Amino acid sequence: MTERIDHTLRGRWSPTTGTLPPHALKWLRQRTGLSDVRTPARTPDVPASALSGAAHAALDAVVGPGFVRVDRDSRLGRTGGLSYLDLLGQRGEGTPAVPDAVVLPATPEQVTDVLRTCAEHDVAVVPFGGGTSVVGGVAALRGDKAAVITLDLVRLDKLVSVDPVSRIAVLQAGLPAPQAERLLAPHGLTIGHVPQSYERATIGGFAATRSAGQASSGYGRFEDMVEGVRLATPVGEWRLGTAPASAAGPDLKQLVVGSEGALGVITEVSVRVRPRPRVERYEGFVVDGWERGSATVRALAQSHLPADVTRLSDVDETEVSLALAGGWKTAALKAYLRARGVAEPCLLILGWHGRSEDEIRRRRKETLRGLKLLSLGRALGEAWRHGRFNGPRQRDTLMELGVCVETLETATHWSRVSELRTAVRAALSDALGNCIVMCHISHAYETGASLYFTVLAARDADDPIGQWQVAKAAASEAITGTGTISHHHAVGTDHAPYLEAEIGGLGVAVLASVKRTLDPTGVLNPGKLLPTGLASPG
Ligand SMILES: Cc1cc2nc3c(=O)[nH]c(=O)nc-3n(C[C@H](O)[C@H](O)[C@H](O)COP(=O)(O)OP(=O)(O)OC[C@H]3O[C@@H](n4cnc5c(N)ncnc54)[C@H](O)[C@@H]3O)c2cc1C
Repeated sequence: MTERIDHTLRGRWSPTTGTLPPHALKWLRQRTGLSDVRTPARTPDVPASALSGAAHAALDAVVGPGFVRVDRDSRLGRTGGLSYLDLLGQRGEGTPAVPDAVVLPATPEQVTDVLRTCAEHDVAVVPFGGGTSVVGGVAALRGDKAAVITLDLVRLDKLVSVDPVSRIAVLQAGLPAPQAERLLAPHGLTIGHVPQSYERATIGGFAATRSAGQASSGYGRFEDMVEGVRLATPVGEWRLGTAPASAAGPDLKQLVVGSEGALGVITEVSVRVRPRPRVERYEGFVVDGWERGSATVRALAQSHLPADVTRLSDVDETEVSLALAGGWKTAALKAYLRARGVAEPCLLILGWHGRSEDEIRRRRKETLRGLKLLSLGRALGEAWRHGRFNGPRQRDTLMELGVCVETLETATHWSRVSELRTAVRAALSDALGNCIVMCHISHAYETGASLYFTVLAARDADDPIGQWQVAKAAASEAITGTGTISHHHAVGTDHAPYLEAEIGGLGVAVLASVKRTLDPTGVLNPGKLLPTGLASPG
């Protein structure tokens, strides 16, 4: 194994928690009514393992001694993902579901054997990549099974092959993204998939959730990059993807991509790769007002000339970024914007990747032709690039300070983007009262865009879980019917109740019947993807 993710380090993105500068804390208190009172975190309870001796021995025989773990730290380390509710659980709020054991297979064959063994012993299986799910995707739910294991794929960490002619790399599912990029670097290749969870999330997790990275305008969403998959199921192995395009019936590969561990365990992914860029250029711009900003991003997407990274913040997100940055440079920037008559500054970050400075200059010129943008220069773009993985660290700090901090995302067609943004903002503000709701577009398509919301409110000390559940339900209701319940975070447990409204009763029935074929006893990831009750066998 070339790299391990430390899953005992849960609840924090990095071992140390950062601090918020005094000016930012003061501003946050004024805007949200945050008090000084803190609720100390307590260690969650870990019940005794319910894994039977027979099941333990059978799993030991598959993966070898030492790779079926029932110790407290291993189990607690894979308890839940990284949503706000998960982080509250890790601070001792509520009763998060703890797996009965953690099983670490080393090969795709072992994964299939583990699944067969679990089906024989009535044990539910939760596939676990980086554990960065923010929708309850890795919650250790047992459904109607006697026990539940977390199947940690961290040992599936090999680059299986590279076909430089076709530009395809076959990667094992447990590879964290940075490690996958390190393995591809000597071949001069990159995947180009950089979500904010890049440092921890895995190749299998990206495929299982239809992930979208920050450079999706240039490289596409992860499902666009999947050329083939190898799937382990309790009834055997399924391999898909033999050609770049095919008319041999519906694309079943896309049934596996986004299946969230409910239809099988992805063990290998054939990924389309591209030459590594030699030059990257990031630049900050300002647009006056959300409507003008989203019209600008639409124009870019519809002209097929977007930058590789295209990200528009609304006025509130821009204000928060500036408030958190503080300092004389920010004050000077605000004064400059006022002097230029910009009433509602919306920050637009554009980033280009290329083989040479010349290529980027040419593309930049084409992208910007005909657009009325106020350039703030490369420093702001580069500052965004350097800080683009800081969100989770800032969230750790905010958690410590007693802030309710969470994100949610959707997508819709251009004609409804502003309507949906207004509806979600209103739903969150009504539910949470004194709060900050920020929004950005970071994935733009010819026909529409994603909307990504970040919410900050003072945490309700008496019922922090209920406080967020009410807000999340209100936002989900506002989204249903206008946008998708998830643009890239997936369904998990959180969105399962809303899936039928999006894909219809027939859609759910189709998924349930596929599940019955691949997972006849219903051991795979109970409670995820399919609404509860419809996923069970029969
Ligand atoms: C701070 C933060 C920022 C994020 N930013 C982004 C972003 O920019 N873009 C984005 O798309 N997402 C983002 N996410 C969400 C998350 O990172 C993605 O969903 C990611 O694809 C999950 O990868 P993972 O390896 O961590 O999967 P996990 O969290 O381990 O699993 C996710 C789901 O897939 C299943 N699963 C995992 N591996 C496999 C496998 N090999 N076979 C079958 N099922 C499997 C799990 O059971 C679970 O249901 C973010 C999350 C966090 C915490």
